[in-house]
Amino acid sequence: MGNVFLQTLRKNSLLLLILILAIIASIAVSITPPLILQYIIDSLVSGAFSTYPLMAAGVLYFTLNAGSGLVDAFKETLITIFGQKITHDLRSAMCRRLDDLPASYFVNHEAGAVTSLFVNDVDTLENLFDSGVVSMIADVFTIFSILAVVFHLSPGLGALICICLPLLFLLTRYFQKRMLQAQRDNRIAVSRTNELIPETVHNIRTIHTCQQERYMRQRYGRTIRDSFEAMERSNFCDSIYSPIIITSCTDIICLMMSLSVSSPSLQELFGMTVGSVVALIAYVRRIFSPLESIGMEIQNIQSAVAGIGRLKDFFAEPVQEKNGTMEPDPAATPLVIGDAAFGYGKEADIFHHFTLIVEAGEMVTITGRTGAGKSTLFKLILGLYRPRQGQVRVFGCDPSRMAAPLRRQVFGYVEQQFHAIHGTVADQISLKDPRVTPEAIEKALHLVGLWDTCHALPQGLATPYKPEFFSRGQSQLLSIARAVVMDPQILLFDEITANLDSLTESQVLQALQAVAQNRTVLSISHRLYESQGGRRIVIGDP
Ligand SMILES: Nc1ncnc2c1ncn2[C@@H]1O[C@H](COP(=O)(O)OP(=O)(O)OP(=O)(O)O)[C@@H](O)[C@H]1O
Repeated sequence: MGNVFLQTLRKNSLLLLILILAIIASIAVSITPPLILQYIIDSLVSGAFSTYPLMAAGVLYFTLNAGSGLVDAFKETLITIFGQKITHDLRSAMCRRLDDLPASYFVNHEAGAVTSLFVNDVDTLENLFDSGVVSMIADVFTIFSILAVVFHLSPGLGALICICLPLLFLLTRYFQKRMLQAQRDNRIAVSRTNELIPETVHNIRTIHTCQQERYMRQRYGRTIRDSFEAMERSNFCDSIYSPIIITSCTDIICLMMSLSVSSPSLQELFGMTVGSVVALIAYVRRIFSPLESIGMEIQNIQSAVAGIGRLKDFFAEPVQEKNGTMEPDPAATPLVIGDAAFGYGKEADIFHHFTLIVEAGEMVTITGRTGAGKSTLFKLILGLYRPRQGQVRVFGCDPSRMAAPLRRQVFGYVEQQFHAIHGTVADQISLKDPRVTPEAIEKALHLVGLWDTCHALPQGLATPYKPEFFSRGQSQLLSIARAVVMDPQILLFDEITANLDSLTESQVLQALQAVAQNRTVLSISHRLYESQGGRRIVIGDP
């Protein structure tokens, strides 16, 4: 992950340089106007001034004030662009990594967790950059620059601010933490209410039948009350924080003024002139804004740390051999499973001592109770997982180490449901593999009996795919066409008729018989009485 970050910095070094200059310019532009104001006021009060320099100072004062907004906007734009470049590069690197991860990674990581890694954790990293580290550096520099100027104008006020600043920072953090906690509680309460609504609508008949309206009302009442109380806490902190800061700011200025008029030595320490008082008041006000931002930036950095940890773990995951090197031997037995055992992650074995030899051209139906491991067995045959014990050989070769380009020529795999990809109808069959010719697609469609349906579409096979073009049974036929288009030796059918009515089922079975000619076919059926012909093997306890 560090590499991705460094590469992005290297690639965008010019942008980074401009960003640093923009930050320096933004600090300079925000610090200078009070000094100019001091010069103007002191010149006017003393009466010893020449018109042109004073007018020039006035113009400069207004220009800097107007320019400060522009420089800030420019700086923020650069920070956002830089943050997005980092997230773009990071997400691209994550996609490449995801491609290389073995199937076993997805056993322990659910789809939701992986999605959250790509969306939320990368977003927090972007936040870390644009509303965390960079802004924090800029704010710290702003505070130190203001302090330096204040010390120069009034050492006494500088010391006063140095004493008050840590206290005010702690106070700011206290309020921010309380507000964030309240907002978090509110989000939880709102999401609970949001979950309750569809649940209530879904179960409305049961609620009425069982007369549970009072119970449901109480549940709603609880979540709504939680949300209200959390918002009250948040509003209270919000309303009390600003007056405290404004009062503190006024108190500091008051103290400074009172001390400076109380004795001549203190007046020297506080360095009072009319102009400097105006400038110092402006500085005291300006110092609170970065102080408040630093509190939020610390919060962003804290929440990004957990996300960074998860992203680091993701990049540390071992990848699988991208391109296996083993080549199947056409003369060897298509499938040999010898005394195999397998279980997911740290779970117990799903099956063990499983042995199966399938000869060329044979048709085998795998049956067994639900959860016996039929689909899992297919994943072992496809080389997505390795057995814990024993061996799986496909044409004499370990399928998990089979050369990737050969896979579609060896296996055709049809799952219970059709998984579409973005693209045309032809792409659904070729999977955008340039080796698949238009003739092969036409042949596969003829074989499964979908040719007429596909050619009746507005642009034929070039029509952009939409799920509504095909019925469920036709989608399964499309799956079969996808599986056979590269003329594989072994076909694996995983309960492909599971969700179909009997008429469509017979259509699909007909297509299955057609494509099974001269091929080795393994098909799963959890209905023990059912068999597509050939040998029947039971996995697990019958
Ligand atoms: N990715 C996974 N991670 C963890 N456990 C899994 C995973 N996939 C399947 N299992 C578990 O492995 C066992 C076997 O699942 P599998 O889908 O292979 O059974 P099956 O015989 O095909 O079942 P069915 O007939 O219901 O489709 C089940 O207990 C299931 O919960």
